[in-house]
Amino acid sequence: MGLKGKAWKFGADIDTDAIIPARYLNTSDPVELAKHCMEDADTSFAQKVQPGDVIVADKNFGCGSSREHAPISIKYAGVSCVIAKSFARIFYRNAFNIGLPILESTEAVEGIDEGNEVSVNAETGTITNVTKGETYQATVVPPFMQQIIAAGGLINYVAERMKVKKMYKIAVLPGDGIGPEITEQALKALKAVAEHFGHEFQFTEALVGGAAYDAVGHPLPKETLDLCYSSDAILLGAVGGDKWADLPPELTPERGALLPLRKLLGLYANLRPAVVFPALANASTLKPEVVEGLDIMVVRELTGGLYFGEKKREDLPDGTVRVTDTLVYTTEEIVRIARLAFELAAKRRKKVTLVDKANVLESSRYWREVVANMAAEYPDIEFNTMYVDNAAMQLVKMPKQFDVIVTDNMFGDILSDQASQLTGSLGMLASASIGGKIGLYEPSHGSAPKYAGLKRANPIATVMSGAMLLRYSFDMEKEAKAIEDAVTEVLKKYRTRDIMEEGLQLVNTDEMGDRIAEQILAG
Ligand SMILES: CC(C)[C@H](C(=O)O)[C@@H](O)C(=O)O
Ligand SMILES: [Mg+2]
Repeated sequence: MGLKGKAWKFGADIDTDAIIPARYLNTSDPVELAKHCMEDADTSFAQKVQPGDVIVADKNFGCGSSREHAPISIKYAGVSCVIAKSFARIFYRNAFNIGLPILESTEAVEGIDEGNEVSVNAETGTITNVTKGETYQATVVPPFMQQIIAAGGLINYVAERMKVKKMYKIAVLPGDGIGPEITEQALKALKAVAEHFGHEFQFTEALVGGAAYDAVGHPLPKETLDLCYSSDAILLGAVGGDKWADLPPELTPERGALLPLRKLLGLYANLRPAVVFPALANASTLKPEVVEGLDIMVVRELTGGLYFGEKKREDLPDGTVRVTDTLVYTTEEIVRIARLAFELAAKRRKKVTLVDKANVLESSRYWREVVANMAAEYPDIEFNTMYVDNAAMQLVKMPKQFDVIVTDNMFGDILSDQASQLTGSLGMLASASIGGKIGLYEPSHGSAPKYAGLKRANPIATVMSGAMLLRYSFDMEKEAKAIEDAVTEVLKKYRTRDIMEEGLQLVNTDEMGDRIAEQILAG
């Protein structure tokens, strides 16, 4: 902090009433207060003082009644520093509170004459009298108090400290199959973000899915659930595999871990953005002109419908079997997901398409009623409805007609996989499950057991889920963007097998993660 200017000398016992007369205390506007600074000690001081100038006073500066107005008027008058033989305690504290540098030095006060050019190093307490070529030493202010001054006062200091101190806790659940290797790449990206933007992320790993079943006999151990509850966000790789498919349903990775996790955390909204990166327009099996520039947000209801309704398997007397899955939705469940879809659309291209099967299903008829009613509240947003079979067709025929698609759990599961292919690969589709206190972020794809450990998998969906984590759980838009921009850049040169194109460099899972992290740090 370079403090430099002309010295203005004052005597002993300058009280706060001389610094800012009581008649001006009816305002707390710093600019107003500055106009009357030192008025009762030197009537024209406020007009003569120049930015950077220094007040040099004898002992007991700032005595009298306690008022923050006093240091504020000095600071806003442009005075860079006050040097005195001593300060009244309350003034001393108030000066730090509002960020006015002050130094105690008897030798400086005695050595400096009115009008001398003075420069001050507040850190070391060295005061230089440029006019006379002398230096003096002031009592050194403790570093933490200097930091308060540097921050511009106590309030800013505390706010900055809280920002710096905030440690974001991320639960990391790698899961099964390719889960661990793709999760590792997302962590590289998040660590690069932490380094680049000065954040503190604490990652804690836990078992989930088949890996947890193998280790402790349950796909969602209590320790894992506890970790999730005590974290700020969850990053999940993928769960499932043939190895565990024949376990009793409540012990399978899907029905024993993933679905309960979504339900218990209240994650009713699953956002799956299908975005075509410019470099990948050729990677889709559809013609480039059909998918170029595509940006669809599938909003899938995640904690209701067929997934969570009553299920039954009955052995009938004749030796055959009857199976039941129930599709249940309540008003509240539909309202909250629809609300979220409209709010999202308002920040995007302002179109919502409700996908349902209202020509057959009672639940769909009611979804239509509720969502159409809500659409009336959003006159700026274009709203249409579409049967799911037609939507499946339209998605490959003319996908750019969609902005936000809102739909139930089952249709959302199917359509989001389909939408992923427009982007070139299922390996590109990130997802955010939100709505509760703690968000869960995972790629939309599964655990691909046959590729496990081969380092062939595309980690981008998981990396991009990390970007969604920053955006939706931590409100870190520019950090999320940094990951997305890094992916955009890297895709111009490097490809995993699933999106490989001639002339580009084929990389494995790890290398893709490294290139993205490097790009974040370079960006
Ligand atoms: C693994 C499975 C239970 C899961 C789902 O159907 O929700 C997956 O397909 C998904 O889309 O996240
Ligand atoms: Mg799915």
